[in-house]
Amino acid sequence: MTDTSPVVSVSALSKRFGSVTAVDDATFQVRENTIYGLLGRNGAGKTTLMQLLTGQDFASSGTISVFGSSPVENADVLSKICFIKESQKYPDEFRAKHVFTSAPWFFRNWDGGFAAQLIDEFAVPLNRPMKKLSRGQLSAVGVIVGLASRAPLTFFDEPYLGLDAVARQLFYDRLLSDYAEHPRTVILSTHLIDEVSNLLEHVLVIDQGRIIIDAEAEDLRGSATTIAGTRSAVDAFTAGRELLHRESIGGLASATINGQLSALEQADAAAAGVELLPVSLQQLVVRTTSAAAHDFPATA
Ligand SMILES: Nc1ncnc2c1ncn2[C@@H]1O[C@H](COP(=O)(O)OP(=O)(O)OP(=O)(O)O)[C@@H](O)[C@H]1O
Repeated sequence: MTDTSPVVSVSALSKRFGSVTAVDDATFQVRENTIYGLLGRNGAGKTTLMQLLTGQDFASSGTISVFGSSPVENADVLSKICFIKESQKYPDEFRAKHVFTSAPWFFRNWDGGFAAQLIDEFAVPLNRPMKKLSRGQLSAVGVIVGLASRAPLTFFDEPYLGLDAVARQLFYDRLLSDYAEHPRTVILSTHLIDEVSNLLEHVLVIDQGRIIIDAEAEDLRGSATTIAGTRSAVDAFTAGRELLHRESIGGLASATINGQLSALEQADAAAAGVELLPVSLQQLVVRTTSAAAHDFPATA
């Protein structure tokens, strides 16, 4: 594989469960040494997509290449992947310490010193049986394995469930600093978009199985604007533009439009008496996915 080869390459990928199409004709690539956000509503297809990419399920159609090969029953590819998910099962007799003593068997880049630091920081009770851990402690074990494994391709499927705000921040901080020293590819699925917004370099948004946004996070920030003011001023200003959302109450309205405004348009907005408000990544995803779900008209 050359430096420019994608880590993951997916083409026309679909996964159907009976009448449900969980992943619908997805085509995208994941590049090396980048933190990806896989974002989408409940049931959008995030977990299914991760299961397919990690060879834990078979595609109904389409192709998947991970490190240049199919991940299904491919020991070489799978040895480069770490998949952290909430539903992780552990052997009955396992205590927390057993997870960390067995991890180096699976992950060739495992850093025991880093794991010990994280175990201390997340206050994981090493001697306690896994079955007795609290939800947050269980999540902490997963997060530590995901970080200390330093796998070339690491998936975190909503790793924060059960973690309190302090522990989540610790996770984000350690991920970012360790990633800076040991670059690798990370795919993080989350609902807490605002929290991770600054962490993400590339964003994939999946909605009803379809990839509806595949863009650099930097390009997405500031790629939409909300215009607020009197209904007539907002409607006049947004006429003919691609609307992601519009709401009104009484004589006031607010509309979110796709695309950046030029300096001239910003001056026009000021002259028209409408206010321009930035749209966060989370708002953009909410607006885009709800617009897709409700088939909101693309133009006014
Ligand atoms: N084994 C299965 N059998 C039938 N339907 C399934 C199966 N697995 C997933 N689905 C359906 O496929 C769709 C996508 O599910 P998936 O778990 O991938 O979503 P998700 O984006 O991870 O959701 P969440 O954010 O709620 O975890 C859902 O409608 C789900 O009900």
